[in-house]
Amino acid sequence: MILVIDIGNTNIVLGIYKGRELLHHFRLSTIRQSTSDEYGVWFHNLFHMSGIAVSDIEGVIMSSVVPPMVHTIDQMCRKYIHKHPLMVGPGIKTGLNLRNENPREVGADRIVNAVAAVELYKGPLVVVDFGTATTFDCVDQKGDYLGGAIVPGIGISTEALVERASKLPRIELEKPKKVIGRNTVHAMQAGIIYGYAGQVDGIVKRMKEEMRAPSLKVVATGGLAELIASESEAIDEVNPMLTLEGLRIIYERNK
Ligand SMILES: Nc1ncnc2c1ncn2[C@@H]1O[C@H](COP(=O)(O)OP(=O)(O)O)[C@@H](O)[C@H]1O
Ligand SMILES: CC(C)(COP(=O)(O)O)[C@@H](O)C(=O)NCCC(=O)O
Ligand SMILES: [K+]
Repeated sequence: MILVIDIGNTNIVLGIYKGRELLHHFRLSTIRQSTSDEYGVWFHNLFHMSGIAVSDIEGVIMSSVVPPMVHTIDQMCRKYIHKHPLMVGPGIKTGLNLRNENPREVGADRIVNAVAAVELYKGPLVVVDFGTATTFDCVDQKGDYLGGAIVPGIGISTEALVERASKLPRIELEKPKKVIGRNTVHAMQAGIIYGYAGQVDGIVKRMKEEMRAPSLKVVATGGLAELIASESEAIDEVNPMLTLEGLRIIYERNK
């Protein structure tokens, strides 16, 4: 079995694969102040509750876009899983040809998503990852990574709105029945949900034109993907485990 770890700015998502089968996946908060021992306790408890013995883990691969977390999780893996994680970054074999200006600056999660998407769907395609940021990543028909767009994520945008507008309440990110909100909460929900759906459709439309690929595949992932996908005309498929899948694939390519 292998352990794959996706460290995002809001959540750390981990998966346990046996071959190609994802046996378990868990979601933890990204807490920059937490120590290796605290994460060790959480990982250990999750494994124990899932009947996974640490000795079952033959290897670990990790992608991170939160530099302060790398040491914490790396130390946790060495101390509690007795494995030194493979880090997704410059020098690792991804199988993806990066054609953006500075390959070293692209977030590891964006590369990992693109690796999985190419493996599953071939190019041309766009991956939309709804996380702390919403990222759009473009792969051409040859399967080369071109780059994309980065947008403030749904969660942080909503938080910023509530924080800065005195009379606006905290809301559930739920789809309202109508786009014309007849009260403050519904007006906020309509603006956020339909606004993001429109944003996705608008950005993807432009990417299709720029790539001259009108029928490219659009795959959504990330914690908030389901919320928007049903209202977005552009999104063809939601694959919540895309990032974990990409980590498994990259691990296999570096064994
Ligand atoms: N299964 C889920 N159901 C509802 N919300 C989720 C789920 N998974 C994640 N989220 C929400 O998605 C956001 C984190 O998504 P994620 O893609 O993990 O972000 P990041 O990679 O930036 O850490 C958080 O706001 C989290 O509450
Ligand atoms: C854009 C991101 C913050 C998204 O991270 P996430 O929302 O998954 O936490 C991350 O991919 C990142 O830090 N990228 C580095 C800059 C770049 O990709 O160009
Ligand atoms: K992510």
